[in-house]
Formats: sequence, structure tokens, C-alpha cells
Amino acid sequence: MRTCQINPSILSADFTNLQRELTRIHTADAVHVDVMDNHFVPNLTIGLPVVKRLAEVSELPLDVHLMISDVDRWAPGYAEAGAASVSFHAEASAAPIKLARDLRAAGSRACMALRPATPIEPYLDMLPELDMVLLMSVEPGFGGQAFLDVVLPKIRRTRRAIEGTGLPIAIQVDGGITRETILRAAEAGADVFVAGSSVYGTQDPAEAVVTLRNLAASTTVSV
Ligand SMILES: O=C(CO)[C@H](O)[C@H](O)COP(=O)(O)O
Ligand SMILES: [Fe+2]
Repeated sequence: MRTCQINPSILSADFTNLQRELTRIHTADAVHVDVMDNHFVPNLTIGLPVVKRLAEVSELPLDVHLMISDVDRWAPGYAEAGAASVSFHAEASAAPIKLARDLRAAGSRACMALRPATPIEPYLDMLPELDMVLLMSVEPGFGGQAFLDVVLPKIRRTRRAIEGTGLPIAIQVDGGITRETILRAAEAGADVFVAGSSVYGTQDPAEAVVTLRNLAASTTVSV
């Protein structure tokens, strides 16, 4: 069995009681926190003050996904706030290599995110600066969208490139992950899965996490 991780997104949780919502996903590997600025994406969620408090009260590591403009300026603050990993969008960064180094220096894992239509190839040389690559499988901005199968070849190309480096760089897939789509994403080489609606939209989110992780772990990667 492969080792796979499930990071539920609190975008689909009850925002009036996030501390309680964290306890409902106690089986998860980390909690995925979507930060949106109504500029990089057409939606607005939470920012640094809320993430700081989440880091203080959460027993799960924080996996912060920044969907914000001017990310070179703001991202290191999330690492300093205690996020275990911070994902910045390549499309929003003027200096992604420097930003990845800044995030590691601030104590978090460095992760670069790509919109569905953004190719990985221009960024292959900087893979050694990264701990994880986040490949969006929906247009960023909203939960509850359908998984875009068009990203599967990009997941495979990224997995092949990572294998070429010999480094333990993870591939995270975010958007539209369900019991069906997680199999395709896992077979293509992803090993960290964000799931919002398919976890929090169920009666037992902790059980949904276990089911998704077992499904992903049962696959064999075919790149
Ligand atoms: O980054 C995101 C949206 O921009 C979310 O993490 C993602 O959409 C998760 O929600 P769902 O599993 O419902 O698709
Ligand atoms: Fe996300």
C-alpha cells in the first residue's frame, strides 16, 4: 500500500465554529486552509489573523493555500504564524524561487500551486526548492466544483519530473476530489489530496477521510 494523505478543506466547514469543525476531521493528515483575497480569485475567505488562531488551537498541521495577489509580500507571514506548509500560486509570484526559500527559512514547507491551465514545464528547474507541488483540478475560487480530468496528464508529467530529481517532493491535488476522482488522481501520481465538500458534506467527516485515504493508498501509480 502507498502512503497517501487527506487534507480536508475548511472552505466547506461551518465558518461560525471552526474549532469544532477541526475536531470533526481528527483522522486527517492536515487541515487545508483556503485564503482568498477577492483579487487573485473572485471570492473572499479568511486572512492572517484567523490563520494565526487556527494554528494555535489546531492539533492538525495547517496546510495553507494562498489564492492572493502580491503573494511574495504576504506568504512568509503565514509560515511565521505556524503553518506547516504554505502554497503560493506561481501566477501570483514575481520571484517564486526567492519566495520558496523565504518560506523554508520561516519554518514551513514550500509549495507552489498552479491553476489548471498553467503548465509545469517552466518551473521544472526549481523543483529542488519545493517540498510540494499543488496542481489545481478546478479553477481556484470555490468549493464544490467538478474535477477537471484535463489535469491528469500534467500530474503524470510532474510525477515523472519529480522522480528524475530523486527528491521526496509531494504532489497535492485540490478540487473536486471524490471517491471516484481520487482514484484517477492517485494513479496519475498524486499523493496528497484536498477534499472539501466530499468530506464536510457527509454525516461523518472523519470516516470520509479514512475511506478516501484507503482508496488512494490502494492504487498503483502509472506514469
Ligand atoms: O482551493 C480550493 C478552491 O479554490 C479548495 O481547496 C477546493 O475547491 C476544495 O473544495 P472541493 O473539494 O469541494 O472541490
Ligand atoms: Fe485549496
